[in-house]
Amino acid sequence: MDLIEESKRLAAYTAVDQHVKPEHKIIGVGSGSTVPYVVDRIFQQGKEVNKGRVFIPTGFQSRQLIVSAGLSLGDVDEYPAIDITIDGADEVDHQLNCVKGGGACHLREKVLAEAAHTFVLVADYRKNVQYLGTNFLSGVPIEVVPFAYAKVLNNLHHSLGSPKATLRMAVKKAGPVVTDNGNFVIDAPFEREHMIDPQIIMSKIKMLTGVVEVGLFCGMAKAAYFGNEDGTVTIRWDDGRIEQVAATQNEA
Ligand SMILES: O=C(CO)[C@H](O)[C@H](O)COP(=O)(O)O
Repeated sequence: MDLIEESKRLAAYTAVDQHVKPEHKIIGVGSGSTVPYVVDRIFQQGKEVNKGRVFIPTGFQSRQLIVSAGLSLGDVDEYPAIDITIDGADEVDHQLNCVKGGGACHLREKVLAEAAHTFVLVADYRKNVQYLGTNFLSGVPIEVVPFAYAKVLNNLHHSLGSPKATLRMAVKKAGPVVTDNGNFVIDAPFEREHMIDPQIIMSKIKMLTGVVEVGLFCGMAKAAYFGNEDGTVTIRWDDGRIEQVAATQNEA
């Protein structure tokens, strides 16, 4: 396994070990390439503990992960109060604000984060930054209803200070990316000044008619786990504490 994959695994395993307890019955499962390790580790907790649990996916990919692990699937309309949601992130700042939506799942991801008693992020070391927009340069993902995309782009270019905002295009299909909810995604890069307190720009974007959800999650996470190249895990907590967990505590 290469260093980045290994650091994703370490972050996910440590977060599950510290947060997913036998008494947790309703569990939200995020999206992306780090989350399969979350599902692996939960699966390793054994049949007995998983028997009474229901897992809520944030999209098609996590639904498949839950089903292929043989875990029970539910949805947030049946289970609006989730014990814990664990999800990946595209970038996380020093105050645990994060950018999400690199995989275009941020609407369901935010619903499951907000529905959860505890929301925890897992990522590799590249995502651990002081300010959002440091390494993840494509911008803030914004889900929009299709017929409003040009109007929202216009607002972003001329009123909200993102002149390079673009509609996200599909790779192996002609035309735009279509989300699991049938919407489009705009990626809107912002200057550093907007990322110092991202809640402000998040609220302004969300107020634009036609916007369904913004991929800025501000003040939502309890903790963020970052796997490091040296085999340690850095844990940032919502009260500002930073812990470093030694490699030996992370064995599978
Ligand atoms: O927000 C997301 C999808 O919408 C993902 O959680 C985010 O893109 C992180 O993915 P990865 O673990 O592959 O880096």
